[in-house]
Amino acid sequence: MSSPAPNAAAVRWHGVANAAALRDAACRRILVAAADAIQQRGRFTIVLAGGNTPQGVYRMLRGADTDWSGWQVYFGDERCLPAIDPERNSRMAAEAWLDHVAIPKSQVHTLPAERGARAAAQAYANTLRHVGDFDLVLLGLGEDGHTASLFPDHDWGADADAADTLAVFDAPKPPAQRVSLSARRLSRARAVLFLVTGEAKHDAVTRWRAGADIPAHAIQPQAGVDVLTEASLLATETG
Ligand SMILES: O=C1O[C@H](COP(=O)(O)O)[C@@H](O)[C@H](O)[C@H]1O
Repeated sequence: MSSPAPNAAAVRWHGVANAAALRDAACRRILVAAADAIQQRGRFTIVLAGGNTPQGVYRMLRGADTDWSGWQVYFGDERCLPAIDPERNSRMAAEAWLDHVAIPKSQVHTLPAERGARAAAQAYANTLRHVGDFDLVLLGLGEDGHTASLFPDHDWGADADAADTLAVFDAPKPPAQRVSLSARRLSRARAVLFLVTGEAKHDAVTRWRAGADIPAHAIQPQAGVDVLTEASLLATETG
């Protein structure tokens, strides 16, 4: 856990009409970030969210007009399951998107969670050693406020000296064993975009907006974070 930073990064909330509008808006932002990064630095480093929410966005990206050879893809978290398990975040992203576009396989940096949380966390820390700030980090929001595999009442790695990766052994959402980039490493990004859909996330959104110390709140990049969500989740109850 962490205490709220004294100069907490800005959170910009963007309400859209529905999940389809969210997919369109997310794709647009991702492709603009890619074009800018490739133009300015010759490559685009993106960190992917797992879970259900980003699947539609990933499917839509299959048809994108972009220079795939410039993309370097990383994962924000992974579940410790066999590499081909359908519950793996890397499997979902491959099936929805990555297997269908021309990103060289050597530029898709999966998190080797099949080796177990501790070994995978160590291996991925090595992978990230020479990677600077990410261009774009995509994140989701769980019903309990978790993001990546940073869960309430766990260590989120938000301190200045936190490691880049965390081995998680007792996640409340299965599977219990996972690997996550730390909040500090996820915050080393030029842009962070949260994708949040579904009524079940209403409570988590409300708590985050009220300043609750949930894991999502620990993501504090200098430029602040953008949250794309259905406008209905931003409605506050009255009466
Ligand atoms: O377990 C996970 O959950 C979060 C949220 O997933 P969603 O299905 O509610 O969108 C996800 O961001 C994370 O990558 C994943 O491992």
